[in-house]
Amino acid sequence: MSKLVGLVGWRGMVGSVLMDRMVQEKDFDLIEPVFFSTSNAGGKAPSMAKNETTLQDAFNIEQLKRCEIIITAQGGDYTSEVFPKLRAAGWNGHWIDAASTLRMEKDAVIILDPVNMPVIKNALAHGGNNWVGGNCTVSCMLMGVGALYKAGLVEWMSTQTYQAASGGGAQHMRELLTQYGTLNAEVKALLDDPKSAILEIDRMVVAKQRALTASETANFGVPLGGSLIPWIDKDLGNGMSKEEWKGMAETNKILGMGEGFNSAAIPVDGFCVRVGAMRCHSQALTFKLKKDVPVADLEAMIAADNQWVKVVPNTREATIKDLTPVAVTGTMTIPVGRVRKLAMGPEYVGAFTIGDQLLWGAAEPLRRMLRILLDA
Ligand SMILES: NC(=O)C1=CN([C@@H]2O[C@H](COP(=O)(O)OP(=O)(O)OC[C@H]3O[C@@H](n4cnc5c(N)ncnc54)[C@H](OP(=O)(O)O)[C@@H]3O)[C@@H](O)[C@H]2O)C=CC1
Ligand SMILES: N[C@@H](CC(=O)OP(=O)(O)O)C(=O)O
Repeated sequence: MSKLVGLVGWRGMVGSVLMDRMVQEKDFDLIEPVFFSTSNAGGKAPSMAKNETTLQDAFNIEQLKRCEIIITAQGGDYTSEVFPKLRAAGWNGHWIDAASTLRMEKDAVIILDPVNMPVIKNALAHGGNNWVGGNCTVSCMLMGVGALYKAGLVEWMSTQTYQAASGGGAQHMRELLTQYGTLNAEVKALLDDPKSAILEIDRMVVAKQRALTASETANFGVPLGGSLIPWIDKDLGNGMSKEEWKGMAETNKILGMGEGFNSAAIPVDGFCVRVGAMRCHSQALTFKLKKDVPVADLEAMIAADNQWVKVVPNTREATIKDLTPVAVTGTMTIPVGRVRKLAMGPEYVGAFTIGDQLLWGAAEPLRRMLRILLDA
């Protein structure tokens, strides 16, 4: 008989991407889904439902306890409220979560199986049942250049990210587009006139950006359209943003090197920046390798690592065609390009990579963990 799998958060942005992928990969053929809701218990479940066609209350512990596996993309507040109660009620099923809440808990594994299948298998063998998706930036980075870590080549890595609006959620994407529209409208007449002065257009745009109202910047706090914001997530009070902290902590945890700040940990640090892209996170990487390895060998290792990574030749033509958020959005491909030796010395290597932060960055590792459990 198919396993009863509870789905929470399925109609949100991450949840919708997850549902699409589960349909594409025919995951629903293998499970008996139970759809939960925090707002519409008793309503009609979506079309993927089989026998359980009514939405269950996502706060009802007895209903949740029926499931052998629960996948949630409902968010951290939901996890904080429900997960401890569920475990306290004696439920020992598998909890697969998109939220960061449990990520650094000792008994939780950060799931990214093309990179850390041995870590997942080891936890499974030892009774592990808490599986948490990684930070989108970290997951997309490791899908791209995980090969260099697996080969033990990385002494340290520095990241400079260019993170899309979607990382903040659906409202952030809307706000970005609204700001672009407002700025365009402000100078439309001048744009339509080829003889108008560009510096006058520029002056009007920046004046409008500075005059955006609180409601026009409610989500990001400041204008993002035509600008950028070099701070993502909380202020840790030590000069570091929480998003930057995750780079080292999660990379090392995913790779099975403990909680990420022990003596064996590989240093990963840099700056995380929000830019006006929609749903792809991009990042420029600087590696200090443990030894001098030719670029062609590095590219070959990266290309052979998994079926989704794609090495983009380090030429202008290939880069502007294949190494942009526009090219990558909605695809499972993780392009890695601009691989070249840097002026600091032969062990210093640069690379640039991009990933759809709602696919590999959020939804995909969850459904793949479901498959691992179903196959176990
Ligand atoms: N956004 C991101 O980039 C990432 C997010 N995550 C995690 O996933 C969680 C969910 O994120 P995200 O999907 O962006 O959140 P959403 O706000 O899109 O969805 C969360 C929940 O909000 C409820 N909801 C209320 N109104 C609507 C509406 N109009 N349309 C759809 N859902 C609505 C739904 O719950 P209900 O059906 O019960 O009412 C839904 O499950 C985050 O909190 C985070 O923990 C993880 C990685 C990346
Ligand atoms: N913080 C990420 C999105 C996200 O949800 O990250 P996390 O899963 O680590 O909380 C961003 O804003 O781009």
